[in-house]
Amino acid sequence: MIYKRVSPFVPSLLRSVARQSEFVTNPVKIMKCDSKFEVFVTRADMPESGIEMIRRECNVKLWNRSSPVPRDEFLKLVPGVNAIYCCLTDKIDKELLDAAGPELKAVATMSVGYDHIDIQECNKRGIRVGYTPDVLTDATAELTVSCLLLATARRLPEAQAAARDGGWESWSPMWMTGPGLADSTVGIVGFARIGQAVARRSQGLQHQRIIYCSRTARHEAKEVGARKVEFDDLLAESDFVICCAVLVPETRHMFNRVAFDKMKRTAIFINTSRGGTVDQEALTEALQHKIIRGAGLDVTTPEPLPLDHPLLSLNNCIVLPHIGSATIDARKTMAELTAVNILEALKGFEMPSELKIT
Ligand SMILES: O=CC(=O)O
Repeated sequence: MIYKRVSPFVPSLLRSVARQSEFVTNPVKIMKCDSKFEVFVTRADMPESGIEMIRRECNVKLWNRSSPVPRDEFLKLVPGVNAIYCCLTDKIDKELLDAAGPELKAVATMSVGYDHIDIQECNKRGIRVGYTPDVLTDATAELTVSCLLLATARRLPEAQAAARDGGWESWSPMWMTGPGLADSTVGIVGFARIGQAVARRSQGLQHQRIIYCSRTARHEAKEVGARKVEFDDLLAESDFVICCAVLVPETRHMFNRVAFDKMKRTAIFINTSRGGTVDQEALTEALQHKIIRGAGLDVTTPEPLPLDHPLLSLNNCIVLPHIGSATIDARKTMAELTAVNILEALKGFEMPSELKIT
C-alpha cells in the first residue's frame, strides 16, 4: 500500500489524492489466526511491530485507513470484540463500551494521555485499561525543551520565513531578538514523568531557577534543584511557563484569562500536554494584546486546529501538530507496549502499564 508511505515533502494536494485512494480498499481488514480472542485495531498505520504481535496470537479486525475510524463505523465494528487497540483520537466512552458489549475485556491506548477514555466506566465494567507511560518521556521532554521552548524564545519559524521570503535585509542589532534561557526562571506545571524530564533538560540550559507546582511535593525535585511553589507564584515568577499537567476536570482551562494576567508580560507559555488545559480564546487575546510574549503549543483544541484559527496567524505563537512523542523509536515502543498490554490482559495477567484510577 504505497499511499501509506507518502513522504511529508509531497505537497498536501498530492497527499490528499493518495489518501483518497485508500477508499478503494475495504475499510476493514480481518486477519485471522487460531485464537478465541478478537482485537479491534483502530488504525492501519499503527507501527507494524505492534500489530504483528497481536496478529500472532489473536484475530485482528483492523480499521484499514490511516485516518481515525468515524464514530458510526466504530460503534458498528466493536460488538463482540475482546480488546480494543486504540490511540488518542478514539473516544472510548459509555456509548462505545455499550456497543462493544460484555465480551470486551481490555482497552489499550497507544498514548500516555487517557482523557479520551472513560476510565471510571471501564473500571465499573471490569474492563482493563492500558497506556504507554515512560517510553515516550524522553521524546516528549526533548520536543518541549530542545525544540518548542527554544524555537519560541528565539523565534525560529519567523526567522526562517524572513530568510526565505526576503524579510532578511541585513544583519540588524535588535532584529529577531528574543529572551535567552540562561539565568531565567522556568516554571513547570505538573511534575510527573514528563515534567521531571523537562526539568532535567532545563538544568542543562543553565536556567537560574526551576520551580514547579503539582498536587503533591515530589522527592525527585531535589535532584534537579526544583522548588515547589503555588500555581499563582509560579505564574508570577516564571520567564517560561511549561504545562506538563495531565488533563483532568481540575486542570481543564487552568490557563485562562486570570492565569495569563498573572504571568510576566515577557513570559513564554509552552504546552505539550493537552489542549484542554488552556482556554484558547484567552490565550489568543493574551498573545494579541501582548499580555505575554509568546506561546509554543504542541497540543490544541480541536486537533487539527482549523486553518483559519487566529492562533495560526500570530507570529508570536508556534503551533505544532501534536508530535511530542514522534520519534521513530518512541512510537514503535509505544505500539509494542500497547500490544503487550492487550495480550497480558487477555491471558488474565496484569498489564505492564495498567491504569488504575480509583
Ligand atoms: O500526547 C500523546 C500521548 O498522550 O501519548
